Amino acid sequence: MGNPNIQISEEIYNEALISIEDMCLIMSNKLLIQLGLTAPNRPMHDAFNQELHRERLYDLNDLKELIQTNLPLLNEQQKYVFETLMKVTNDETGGIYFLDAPGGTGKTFLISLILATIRSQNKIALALASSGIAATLLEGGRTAHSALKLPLNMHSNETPTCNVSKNSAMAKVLQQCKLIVWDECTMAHKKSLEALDRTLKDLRSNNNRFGGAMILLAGDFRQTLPVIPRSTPADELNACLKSSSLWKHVKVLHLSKNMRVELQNDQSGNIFSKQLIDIGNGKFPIDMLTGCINFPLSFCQLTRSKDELIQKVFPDVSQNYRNHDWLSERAILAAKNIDVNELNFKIQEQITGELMIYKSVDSATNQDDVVNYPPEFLNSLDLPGLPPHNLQLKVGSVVIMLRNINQPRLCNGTRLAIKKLLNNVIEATILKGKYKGEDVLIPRIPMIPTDVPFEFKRLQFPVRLAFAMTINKSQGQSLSVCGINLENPCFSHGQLYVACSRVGKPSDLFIYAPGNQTRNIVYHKVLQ
Ligand SMILES: Nc1ncnc2c1ncn2[C@@H]1O[C@H](COP(=O)(O)OP(=O)(O)OP(=O)(O)O)[C@@H](O)[C@H]1O
Repeated sequence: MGNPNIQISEEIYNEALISIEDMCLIMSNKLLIQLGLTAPNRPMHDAFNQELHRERLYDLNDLKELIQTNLPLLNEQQKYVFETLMKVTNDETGGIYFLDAPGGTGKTFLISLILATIRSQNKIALALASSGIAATLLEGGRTAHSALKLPLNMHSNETPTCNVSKNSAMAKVLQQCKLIVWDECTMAHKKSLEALDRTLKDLRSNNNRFGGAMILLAGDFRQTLPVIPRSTPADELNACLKSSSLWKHVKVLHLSKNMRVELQNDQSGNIFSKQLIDIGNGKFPIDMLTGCINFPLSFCQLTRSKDELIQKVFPDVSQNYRNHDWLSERAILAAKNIDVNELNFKIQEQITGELMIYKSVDSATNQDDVVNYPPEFLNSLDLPGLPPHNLQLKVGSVVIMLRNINQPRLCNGTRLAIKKLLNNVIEATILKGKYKGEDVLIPRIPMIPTDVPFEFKRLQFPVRLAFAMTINKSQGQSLSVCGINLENPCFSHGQLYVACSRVGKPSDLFIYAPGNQTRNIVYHKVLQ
């Protein structure tokens, strides 16, 4: 594409259209013709069969090599889980399992091995995850929402189903797959699992649970639960998987040996991982007077101010920001957007270079609403998961993607460093993961938030500054240096545990908490 002398033949033009259409199918399950664009020349059947083809595309030699290397490494617990799950998968009796695995116990390691073993037998194993970041950690992983076409308004729909029609390619995948893995399932709304159950029964013409398919859920209930806008703890508990009528059929398997610590052979890591589990289980001693926990000195490095926190996590940022390895390994977390925005603003200020301002175009989607919600009002809304109306960026700044625009490369949660700020496109370099170092172009896209009582559209680059990010957004990201600003304390189950467990040892964790105290919210009911 970089060659200006290339002769665009009809064949190349058609190939380009096919590539663009393949991307549209991944992003929106729509053909170019359905989007009002020129269609490539290929049989329709061929286009939709990509889904099935994609699930069979794995290189057998790579799979066998992974199995040969990793299978002998399994510890006793991992081996038991592996053998149990492989047996039920091979017996094809179906069932629903939950792999209860705190961070570092080898959940990803084990699931990757299970996926590879099934795929190496030329069978289909579908890898889903509740978040974009978790999806990128599994080979062939994708978000449950996009793969299953789950409805967006899950909480207001009594009996949702997946928008997968019986003759679509995804239906074929769901009919034929031997195993469906759903990672970070604790973040999923119970209704999404119920939707999968209904859809599988229908697609597989089988009235057994999940249409007789084998389902493996994985996650850690100490982490955050599904986010329900303006909710109470009771709403969160009610939305979580454990409240589903399907949960009583779940068989639980455990991993508890922290392999990350085991491999490092570092005593401080060992104590740290025990302290983390205590925070996650709500067992950290609470000060009876304040209802808060105090951080012991052995747990983290406490700072006296927010500026000191910035200084510790991003030392000499005005020089170091050019080093992407340095930048990718650090972030400051906070519970609320207001704290995150302030930190981002302060850190970006320290970077030299011109500030580019991108204003979004906001409009009500329903004609009747246009008079009630003028653009100025829509511009003033700063909603989680939506980029700001007034997006201010500099070259070198860190941003986070807010939408899956090209999975697995560019998904909700991918962190990038800005390379070029042009009027209609942003060029940025991926900071972490398999595609680290790749340059990508980010366009403006229309985004419709789901948690406002009326519908409006914001046309903006789907990014936010991310030197600092919210704790909920950080779930699934691992860091080498992590700061936590607890000026506004955590307000929901699991947030403190998620924030502290981004790193593996106390020397990498910096915390600013007024009075060195904070609230640790744990819903014990969800851990029973
Ligand atoms: N049996 C094993 N032998 C060798 N290395 C292992 C084994 N199990 C896990 N590991 C390694 O331990 C580290 C942690 O494992 P993994 O990332 O799978 O944990 P996890 O439970 O998914 O953690 P998190 O949820 O924090 O990402 C990885 O580097 C992984 O390769």
